[in-house]
Amino acid sequence: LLQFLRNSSSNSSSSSKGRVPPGSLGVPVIGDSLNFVKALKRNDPWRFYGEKRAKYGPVFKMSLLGSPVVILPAPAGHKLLFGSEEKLMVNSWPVGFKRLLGPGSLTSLTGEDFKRMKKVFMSFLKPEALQRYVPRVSQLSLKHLEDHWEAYAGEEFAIYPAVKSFIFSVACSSFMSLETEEEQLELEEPFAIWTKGLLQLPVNIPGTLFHKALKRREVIHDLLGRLISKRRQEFLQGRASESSDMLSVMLSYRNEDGKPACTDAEIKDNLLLLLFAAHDTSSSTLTLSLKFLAENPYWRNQVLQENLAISQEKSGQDGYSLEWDDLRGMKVSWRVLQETLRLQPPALSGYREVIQDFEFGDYLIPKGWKACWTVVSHRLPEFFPDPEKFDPSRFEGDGPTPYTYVPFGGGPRMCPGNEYAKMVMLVLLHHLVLRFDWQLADPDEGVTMDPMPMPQNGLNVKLHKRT
Ligand code: HEM
Repeated sequence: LLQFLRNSSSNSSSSSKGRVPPGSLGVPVIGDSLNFVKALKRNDPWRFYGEKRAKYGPVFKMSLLGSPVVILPAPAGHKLLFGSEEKLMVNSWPVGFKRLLGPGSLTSLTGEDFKRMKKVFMSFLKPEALQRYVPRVSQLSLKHLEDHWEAYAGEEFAIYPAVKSFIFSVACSSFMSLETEEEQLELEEPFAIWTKGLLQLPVNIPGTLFHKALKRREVIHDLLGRLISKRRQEFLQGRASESSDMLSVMLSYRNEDGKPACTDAEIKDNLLLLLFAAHDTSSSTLTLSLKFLAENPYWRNQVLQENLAISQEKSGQDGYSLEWDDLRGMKVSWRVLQETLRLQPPALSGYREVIQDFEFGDYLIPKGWKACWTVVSHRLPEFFPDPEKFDPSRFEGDGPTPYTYVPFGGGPRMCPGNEYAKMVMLVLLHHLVLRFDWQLADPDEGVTMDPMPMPQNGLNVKLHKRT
């Protein structure tokens, strides 16, 4: 409370050197948190931020989750934040997230430990390594469409749950080679409850969702522990390759001194992190791109034509697997996904804890506060003319002004899974658009954020099989 009162007393909108940015910290502890959640529910964080910008200017403070937070504007504020990791600021996640993700998670690591773990991640997630997984994801997409979509041709069908289950099953397959539905289900139930705990107050008392989520974390760790032992056996018997999936990469990656780069506890924490980071983000973007395509027949046709051309190059035979090089031909499809990420980014901002006082423009940003980048710039007309319009052609040519388009963040903490997400989304979109056409069952269905954007009712469509 004392901290809050100290921060509130510097609540001035004066812009003389050494003053903290203007803004209001609201009611103690609660601050702006409730208003922000309300804005998310009505899919309008832009108005929430916009009102504050209009009142205080582009650099302002607010209070979220009990902390004063300074919003740094694009492009200069983003450039500073992305370039200051571990110099002026460090990555900062809410306490509940940290406990559920665990101390070995990439998000919790800093300094040399962060660099070591990032190398392990990138040896699986860099484009050169991802190439080999494209045919596998292509076959999984075909099977998913056959098993979960075909039966609904001519009927109403909810897209969001289907896409979510697809993304989960691709993650299970490519991160740890869990291929059967039975194996995936064993992980899916505890994972779903674990995810629900992330946005709860971190109160570990029996009966709370947070407590349940912590318990499920133990269940998931047990399961991952068994997978690790099994994979070690397979290595000994020469039945597993070092690059077959993320689990193999984590087990076999060595530091320069020849010692294993990851402990078992770190492997478990990071497989869980990957499942979480890959799941709702890609499901949200892929689903909402299908909504935008249903609303914009011109772009739907462009995407169809582009993918038809690729299919014809592959001799048009049904059941073919896409290869990495085929993805290069999906320029329009990628622009559609980029535009979806502009209008409905799954992550609205990234928080850093300020570890050293610094100045930004006329303001002092004090040590101990939080600073964050946001996607506010995605809907500013100075960077994106006619910002509310769905227009993938914005991404032709040089694309947006640097540091204004940030769906994956930036700097050393930029999303390491961006190429993986692009690959998985493009592959499913390719097979989907060639097999099905879809119309919105309810053209007025809105979008809500919980906290990631999703259609309010699962995106019900009338599904048609293409002949
Ligand atoms: C549309 C899909 C995705 C979007 C929009 C997205 C966006 C983001 C954003 C904004 C961050 C935080 C960056 C920051 O704090 O500055 C992040 C972090 C992260 N993402 Fe993604 N992500 C997506 C998919 C994925 C996938 C598929 C994976 C894994 C394969 C992944 C793995 C991670 C990890 C491990 C981090 C933490 C990085 C760190 O702390 O250094 N993401 N992502």
